[in-house]
Amino acid sequence: MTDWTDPDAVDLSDGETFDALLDRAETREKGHFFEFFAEGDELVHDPGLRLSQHGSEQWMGQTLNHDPAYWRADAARERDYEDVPVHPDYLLACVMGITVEDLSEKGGYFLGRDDVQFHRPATPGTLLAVTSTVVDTRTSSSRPKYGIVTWETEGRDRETGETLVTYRRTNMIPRREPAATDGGAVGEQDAGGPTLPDTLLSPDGEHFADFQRALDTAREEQAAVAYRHERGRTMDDQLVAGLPLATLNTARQHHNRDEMADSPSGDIVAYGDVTRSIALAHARSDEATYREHRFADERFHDFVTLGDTVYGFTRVLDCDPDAGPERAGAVTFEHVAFNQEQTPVYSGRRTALIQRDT
Ligand SMILES: C/C(=C\C(=O)O)C(=O)SCCNC(=O)CCNC(=O)[C@H](O)C(C)(C)COP(=O)(O)OP(=O)(O)OC[C@H]1O[C@@H](n2cnc3c(N)ncnc32)[C@H](O)[C@@H]1OP(=O)(O)O
Repeated sequence: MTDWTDPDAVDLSDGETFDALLDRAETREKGHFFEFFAEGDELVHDPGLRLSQHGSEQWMGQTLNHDPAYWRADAARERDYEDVPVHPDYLLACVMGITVEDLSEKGGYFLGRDDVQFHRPATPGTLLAVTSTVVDTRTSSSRPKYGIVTWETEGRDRETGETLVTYRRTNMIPRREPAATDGGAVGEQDAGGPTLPDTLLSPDGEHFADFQRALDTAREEQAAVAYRHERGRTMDDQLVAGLPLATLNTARQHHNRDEMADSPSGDIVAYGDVTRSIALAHARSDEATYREHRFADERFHDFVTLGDTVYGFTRVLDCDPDAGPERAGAVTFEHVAFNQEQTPVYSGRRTALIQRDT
């Protein structure tokens, strides 16, 4: 009788035997199918990542968020931070990265995020505690193999309990069993031509008054304040696989080319937070940012794969001189990330405090 505990009991050099072995072996699963999630469930995410200066600088460097307030004490003080904080995109990506194993590792796609709020800056060394609540689950009418789940997530400082960031996120999550639907049309576009303003204006400078002036002029002329950013960033392995793994994001979409070969994208895809951070970096490079305030209505419209180049487009929606401290006013933007074929891959509404002048 064969001793199946004997390492030599199976001839691994014989491909056919190994194939047959794999076919019969059960897969120890990671992550959860759609059916796991029920409205009201709370999930406490375990890994408890510690934010680091190195991680923040690596994120900033790779995504072109080259803002000295997040690495130099004098520049941080100049922006009224007591200590040099980590970059908010890195903080957000770390909070979300920790949740992936419990919420979305099974696959499917990050569809969007809403109500992103930064409650207080976080400094290197902060240990994160992250929890999520399931707020909605529904069947996807266009994709019977998937359901759509929305969670509310809160990232806290594990030691003080203070809330750092909160948001609501929606993903497509594979179902264990496909749902019975009519299989409706996928990705249908509305008919009809585009409606665009006659003129697109660009602010003259990077301060609050420049945005406000441009918006006032646009209102008088029925124009829009909308512009693109010159910089682009081609997605390499470091961005697509390296950065998500550095935030403990275990989504196979980012690092398992073998699994992704059969998926709609045919290859690994960039973590949405990396794509978004690059587009925001392009935008921030054309403004005197004081603080990040909030994000809303974030959407990921299409895949970003290795070799794609991410560019940015910005539309100014509103200026509020009364929000924020004396030295800054609030500007609400719509940012769009697009690829080399000019296909939008991300869009989101962002309110940031922009310095009045230096
Ligand atoms: C995995 C990960 C992180 C993590 O681990 O988490 C990541 O970083 S991954 C990288 C970032 N991500 C992407 O690369 C996805 C890019 N994207 C696409 O490639 C296309 O979007 C699509 C192929 C997914 C779908 O394409 P599409 O079928 O043409 O899209 P739509 O028909 O618009 O949406 C289909 C259904 O999602 C509903 N829906 C859409 N958006 C929202 C929203 N914001 N809130 C609530 N429901 C929404 C819609 O209501 C419809 O619902 P129904 O199925 O019921 O009709």
